Amino acid sequence: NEASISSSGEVHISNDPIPPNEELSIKFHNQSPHRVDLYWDDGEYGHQVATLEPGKLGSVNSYAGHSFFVTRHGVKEGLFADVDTPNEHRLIYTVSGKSRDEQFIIPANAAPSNDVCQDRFSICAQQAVQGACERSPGWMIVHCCKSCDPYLNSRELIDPAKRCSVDHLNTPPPVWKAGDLNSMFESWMNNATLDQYGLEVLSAPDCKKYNATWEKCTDGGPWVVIFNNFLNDNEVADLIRGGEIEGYERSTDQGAANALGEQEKIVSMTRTSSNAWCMHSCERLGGVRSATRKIEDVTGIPSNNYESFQLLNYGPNQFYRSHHDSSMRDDTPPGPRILTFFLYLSDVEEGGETHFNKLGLSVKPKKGRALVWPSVIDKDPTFWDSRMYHEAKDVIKGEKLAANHWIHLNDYVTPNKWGCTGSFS
Ligand SMILES: O=C(O)CCC(=O)C(=O)O
Ligand SMILES: [Fe+2]
Repeated sequence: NEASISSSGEVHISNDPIPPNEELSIKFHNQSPHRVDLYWDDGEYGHQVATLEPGKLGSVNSYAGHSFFVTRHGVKEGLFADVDTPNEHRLIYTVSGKSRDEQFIIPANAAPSNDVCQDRFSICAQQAVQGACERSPGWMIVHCCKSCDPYLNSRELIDPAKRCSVDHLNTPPPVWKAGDLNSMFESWMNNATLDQYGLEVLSAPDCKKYNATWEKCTDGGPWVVIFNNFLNDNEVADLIRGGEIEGYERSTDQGAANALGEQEKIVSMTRTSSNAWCMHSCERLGGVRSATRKIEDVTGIPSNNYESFQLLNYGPNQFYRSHHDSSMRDDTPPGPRILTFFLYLSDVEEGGETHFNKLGLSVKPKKGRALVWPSVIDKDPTFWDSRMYHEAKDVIKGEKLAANHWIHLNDYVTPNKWGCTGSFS
């Protein structure tokens, strides 16, 4: 029932029922210690509608009969009430439609379940029946553990220590051993088939021997080479189109991992560009496939060791501050990124150079040009080359479009499929 106060000060109680199609403003009070994401349950994977800080009140517009669920912020781990008692239940809120100011409480004891093997979404059971557990085991084990258990033993494999073990993944040996990095670059030097790509050495361990064109090249330096005409117009166009199909989003960094091996995405302050990951329909574009095949031919490293193309878009004043593409040591199943194949998909009127901070070397964007450098050292390809810090200078005028193909020491595709790379996109 609705109460209203008229201008004369009388209180009227209305018995009119609320029409079922009336939009209602529903309040959620987050009394839990967690930062939570609020999802409208659309019967599939849910739509995130709000993020609520601990202690805060938020409101969403909704309709009678609609349901909502809450998860820990950034990961889709559902929250439950009374997790230490047998009464534990998933927090699901259904709009009653009986009041115009319905308020729901996310209680102080809301927490992820002690049993990590849960179905997070309404659609899990149906997806499992349709074969999704076998097709995308990593994602499904973590998000639809209950429904996948009969197919995949997901209750056990949800533990990343089991799911991501060497025994379970059973991937081929590393592509490089000591000395192979140098051998690859050296083999490029007298390979006539690479002439068509306009190979130019900027920095190398022996500047004279390899005709390095960078005037500050110093002997003993790392390899940095460019292929001035690596991509043709069709490959450039398909990579750009692929990025548009996937949709560019503001770049994020990866945060800490939870017990299931999921990492939260955090909006990056050191990287203001947008990016898109080339998956599914993007990966099927002819020009995208031929770009990958070219890189396989040139490097001799199979595309199973590559991350998906990451497409980059920088507008005026956007940048990516100094960073390394690898870490000092990387014990994850794919191993470190050993090589970056960086592709420029546009010219830039002013700014946007890739600058190697420690070397003092800048490379100008040019449509179709590839810039290639290793992130590890020749004598131990599991260890980073600390000289390879680099940044993307601010774009001053124009737009910069580019793409990364990061190449790992080990198979990347298999661990990624099993949810062993921190990414569950
Ligand atoms: O945009 C550039 O020039 C470099 C980008 C980069 O280093 C990266 O995406 O890791
Ligand atoms: Fe980088």
